[in-house]
Amino acid sequence: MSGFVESLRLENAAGWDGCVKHRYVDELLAGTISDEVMGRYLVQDHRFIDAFVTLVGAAVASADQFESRLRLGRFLGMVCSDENDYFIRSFAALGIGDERHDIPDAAPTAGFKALMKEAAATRSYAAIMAVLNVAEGLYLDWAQRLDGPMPENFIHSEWIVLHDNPFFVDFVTFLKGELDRVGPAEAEVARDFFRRAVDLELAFFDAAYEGDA
Ligand SMILES: Cc1ncc(CN)c(N)n1
Repeated sequence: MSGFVESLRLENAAGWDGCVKHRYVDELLAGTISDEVMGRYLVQDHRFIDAFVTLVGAAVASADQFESRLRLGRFLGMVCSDENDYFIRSFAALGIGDERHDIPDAAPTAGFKALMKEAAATRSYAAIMAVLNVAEGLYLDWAQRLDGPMPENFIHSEWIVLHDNPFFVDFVTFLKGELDRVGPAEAEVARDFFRRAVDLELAFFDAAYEGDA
C-alpha cells in the first residue's frame, strides 16, 4: 500500500499498533473485560461521541463535493441513532445512571474534545479528515482482529460489530480516499492532527484502566 494516509500510518506505527494490540482490545474481543473497565470506558466515550458528532458535522460543512457530504451525512445519522442507542442500552445494563454526569472528564477525553474542536474550527477538510481517519481507521483495525467466537455479552459484541460491518468498512475506505485526495495539499496540518489523534487514542484506552488493580 502507498499513498498519503499510508505514510501517516507508518509514521505513527508505534502508537497505532499500541492501540490495536491494547489490553482493552484483547479483553473486549475475548469477552473478558470487566464491567468496571467497560463502564469507565463507555462513560468517557459517550462524551467523545458528543464532540465527534460536532466534528462530523464540520466535515459535512467543509467537504468540497456533494458526494462527500452525502457519505458523511449518512454516517452521522448512524452515529446519532444506532451508536447512541448502544450507549444508552449499555449504561442501563451496567447499572450506570445519571450519576455518570458527575464524573469528570479523564485527561484524554478532555484532550480529544479539544482536538476535535480545534480541527472543526480550522474549517480545513484535510485537518478534519486526518482526525476522522484515525478515529475510524484505528477502530476498524482493532475490530478486525477478532478471530475467535463473538463475545456473548451484547455490550462487547455490539461494540465490535459497530466497528466492523460492511457499512463501516466502506466508510473507512471512503475516509482514506478523501485524505489521500485532499491531504497532500495541506500535508503539515494533516500530519499534526493525525499524530495528536493517535497519541490520544492510546491514552484513551490506558485511561480505562486507571485506578484498576
Ligand atoms: C476514543 C474513540 N476513538 C474512536 C472511536 C470510534 N468512533 C470512539 N468511539 N472512541
